[in-house]
Parts: sequence; structure tokens; C-alpha cells
Amino acid sequence: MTAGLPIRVSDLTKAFGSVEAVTGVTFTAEAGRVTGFVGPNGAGKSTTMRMLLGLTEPDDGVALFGDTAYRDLASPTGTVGAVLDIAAAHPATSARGHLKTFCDLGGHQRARVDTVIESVELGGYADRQVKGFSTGMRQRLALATALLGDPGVLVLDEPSNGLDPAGIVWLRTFLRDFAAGGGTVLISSHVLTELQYSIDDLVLIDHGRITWSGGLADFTAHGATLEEAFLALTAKEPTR
Ligand SMILES: Nc1ncnc2c1ncn2[C@@H]1O[C@H](COP(=O)(O)OP(=O)(O)OP(=O)(O)O)[C@@H](O)[C@H]1O
Repeated sequence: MTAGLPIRVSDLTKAFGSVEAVTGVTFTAEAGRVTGFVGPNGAGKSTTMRMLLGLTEPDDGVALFGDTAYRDLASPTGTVGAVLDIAAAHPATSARGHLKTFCDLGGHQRARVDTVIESVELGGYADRQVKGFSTGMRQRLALATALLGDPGVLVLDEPSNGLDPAGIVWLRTFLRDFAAGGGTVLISSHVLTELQYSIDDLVLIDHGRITWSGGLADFTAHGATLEEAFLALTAKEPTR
């Protein structure tokens, strides 16, 4: 694994027409830690993550990996692994075929294909066509694709969607091990009961603005669960 770099987000701002999706978002996700990025529907999580990866152009602000924007990284996929959606694989290809294609596109060693299949425990399905995959299997394949470049940073938008209970425990263990090895993990999720056991730090976003950031233990002080503390701090009215 390459060294984990801190993710430094400073004053990120993005509007879509009259919708202020993200306003002045500032936080750091440290290396060696799992940082949860949580907020209600429409709060601005995906827009922020897309701006991190250069997929959405911010109106203002910067997002850096260490000191470098994603598009200026010497090896983007060798530095940052990202899972933003799981719809990318061609249905008629096998998981192994999909991984070989992305391995070549990223300029990574072909040996990585078997390594990542093993890492995400996709071995029994690696040679089956992706069109028969369950959502959980697609999630594992998306994560495997993100790991091809052996990155030190993971940016994951709702990676536990569709995973069964064993898959959720597996993902938690995987992310904790990744951070313990010095990696940086930024993960968004609505499954707060699960996130409570996965993260070290928390960034809370609501209506496009950061409303809290810091250690999980501080957020859940006085015995509250993450879910209770989240509901107490989040605006009651539906987001946009
Ligand atoms: N391409 C777009 N065009 C117009 N509006 C957009 C676009 N992308 C996001 N938005 C709006 O920006 C706001 C933030 O959306 P975003 O998807 O970032 O929220 P989110 O926190 O990821 O939500 P969810 O938890 O539901 O996935 C919402 O009001 C959304 O409707």
C-alpha cells in the first residue's frame, strides 16, 4: 500500500442553479483513521466527494490529497481508490475481465487482479458474468476496482449498500485494517448503527454546511449512540 495522505478540504462551494449544494465545506480526514461523512439526504455528501475526485468542478475552494489536487497527482489511481457508484461494470464481462481492463487502464501490474479479488473475497464469483451479480457482489467488485492501484487513500460513498450482515462485518474489518496500516478512509453512510463501529472521526454535513467535525467519542459523549446524537443535531425539516 502507498502511504496514506490526509484529505484536506478547504472552503469547497458548489451551487447547481439556485440550489446551494455545498457551501464553505472545510474538514480534514487524517491518515491512519477512518472518517465518517454523514448527513441527511441531499445534504451535499456526494457533491463533496465528486469535487474531491475532480468529477464536479467547485465554484470555490480546494480539495487536496496531502498537498495535491486529485487531477495533479502523479498516479491518481495509485494514490486514491474511490467508490462513488457501482454501475460501471459491463454486464457481459466477468469480474476478472472487468478488473483486468481497469488494471491495464491504470497502468498497474496484472498480479494486482488476483490480489484484489482475494482482498474483497470475490474468489468464488470472479469468473462469472457481472450481469448476474447481486448488489453486494457489485459493491465488492467496485471496491476491488478501487484497490487495483494499491492506494493509501479510500473515498467511499455508501459502500455498505446491499451488503449482507457478514459483508458489513467484513467491510468494517477491512476498513479498520486499512487504516491501521496507515491508510486514510473517508466513508459516507446512512447506516449509523454500523458506522459507529467503523469510524474514528466524524464530519457532519447538513444543508450543504459542516455542522460538526471531530472525534467520534466526543460526538457521542454522555452515552449517546451515533444515531441519537446525529438525530439530535440534524435539522428536523426534510432537506432539499
Ligand atoms: N447534478 C446536479 N444538478 C442539480 N442539482 C444537484 C446535482 N447534484 C446534486 N444536486 C443537488 O445538490 C444537493 C446535494 O446533493 P448530494 O447528492 O450531494 O447530497 P447527498 O448528501 O449525497 O444526498 P444522499 O444522502 O441522498 O445521497 C441536493 O439538493 C441535490 O438535489
